[in-house]
Order: sequence, then structure tokens, then C-alpha cells
Amino acid sequence: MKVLELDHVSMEFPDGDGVVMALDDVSFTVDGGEFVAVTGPSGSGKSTLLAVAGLLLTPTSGRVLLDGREVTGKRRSTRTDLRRNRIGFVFQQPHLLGSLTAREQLEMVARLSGDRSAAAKKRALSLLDEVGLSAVADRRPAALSGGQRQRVGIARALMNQPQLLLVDEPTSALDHDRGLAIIDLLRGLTVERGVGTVVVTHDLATLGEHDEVVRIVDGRISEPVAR
Ligand SMILES: Nc1ncnc2c1ncn2[C@@H]1O[C@H](COP(=O)(O)OP(=O)(O)OP(=O)(O)O)[C@@H](O)[C@H]1O
Repeated sequence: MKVLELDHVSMEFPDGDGVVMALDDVSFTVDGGEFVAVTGPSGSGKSTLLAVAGLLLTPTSGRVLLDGREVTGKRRSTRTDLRRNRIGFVFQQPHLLGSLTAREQLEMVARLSGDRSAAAKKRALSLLDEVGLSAVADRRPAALSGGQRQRVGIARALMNQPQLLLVDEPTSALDHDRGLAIIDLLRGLTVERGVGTVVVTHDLATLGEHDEVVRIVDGRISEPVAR
């Protein structure tokens, strides 16, 4: 089942008198349970691809489909709802709120969607357990390590039970072993939950953990890299 499809997507940005083709006729699919890496040089279009897949940018041409349904051209409010309910984002830095405990960071996601149910609270605890943080669920970010904070960010991204997980450079602030542990965690969650996961990464050491490695150069998908 395809959770994400980019169909001949191009994205142009104005640049002086001309344009930059940040994505140039990119076609790309991700299935549920698939763990895909996107790599490539700086400025090659990786962030743009994540932003288009995450419905934060509307491409200049081409189509974006989530769960087989076209979302390009839908109203802004529809795209916001889809983004909130179908897509989870994990950032380079987790941007946690200093005053909230790990558990509260997750509960807040449900509350923002109008869900104050006991089930949401239970889901928060069970997700923290899945990412190995049960013992520190009531700690605030200042009392967590960098790797633990990144795990809170991952659990938070899964709180609304998305089908698609978009991850931007999750290991860049971590040492090799902790980075690999985060990638292993993401891979396990991808398979267990059947979500499609796209990880943008420069971290060549972790590429072997992915089902597929997509390389972008100058906005175009190039030949698959050997793993
Ligand atoms: N909002 C924008 N306005 C103008 N040009 C942009 C904009 N966003 C990206 N670009 C250009 O599009 C191209 C692709 O940028 P993008 O950020 O997607 O690359 P990247 O592969 O994520 O780079 P990095 O690895 O350095 O984060 C670059 O030439 C960049 O300068």
C-alpha cells in the first residue's frame, strides 16, 4: 500500500531574474512499513522534498498523493488537517517545551487535536515505553540526554498515529552509537506500525539500515547508491 507518492514533481523558487529548480521531475513512492533514506549533497533538494511530502510546500508542477489520494490543489485547511492527522515530523532538534515533562509533550499533541481522552493519555505512556523512556516519562527536557530528547521527539511524532513519518537528519546531533540506536528505533517502529518513513540524512554510516536509499543531485533522483 503506497502511503506517499510524488508523481513528476517539480519545485521552482525565484532566484534573482531566474528560477532555481529545487526539485526537477521527481517521482518517488513509499509503502507502508518501508524505511527509506534520502541523501545527497548540500543544496540538492532534500529539505524541499520533505517539505513537499509534508504538504508544507505545494509543488510548481506534478502531483502528491497520500494513501492513494491526490492532495495537491486541496484547500489549505484540508492540507493542514491531513498534515496533523496523517503525517508525523521528526526534526534535527526535537524542539521540546522546557516546562513540560516527556509525557506532557505527547499529551499536548492530542490536546491540540481536541483529544483529552484517557485513551490519549494511555497512548502517550505506551509510546514512551516503545521508545524506551518509561522510566523518565515525568522528567522535563533539561533532565534528559540528547538521545532521550530525540526519542521524545519520535514518540511525539507518532502520537496522532500517522501513516507517514518524515524525519530530517535525526542523527546529526548524536555520536555514532547513539545515532545508530535512533535509526534502529525508527526502523523498528516503521515495521511494527506499518508507517512509511522517509529519513533525510548525510550520515553514510546508517544508510545500510534502510530498505531503499534515494540519492538526489541538483533536484533530480539519481541512480540508487550501493549499500
Ligand atoms: N524558499 C526558497 N527560496 C529560494 N530558493 C530556495 C528556497 N528553498 C530552497 N531553495 C533552493 O533550492 C535548492 C534546494 O534546497 P534544499 O534546502 O532543498 O537542499 P538540501 O538538499 O536540503 O540542502 P542541505 O543538505 O544543505 O540542507 C537550493 O539551491 C536552495 O538554495
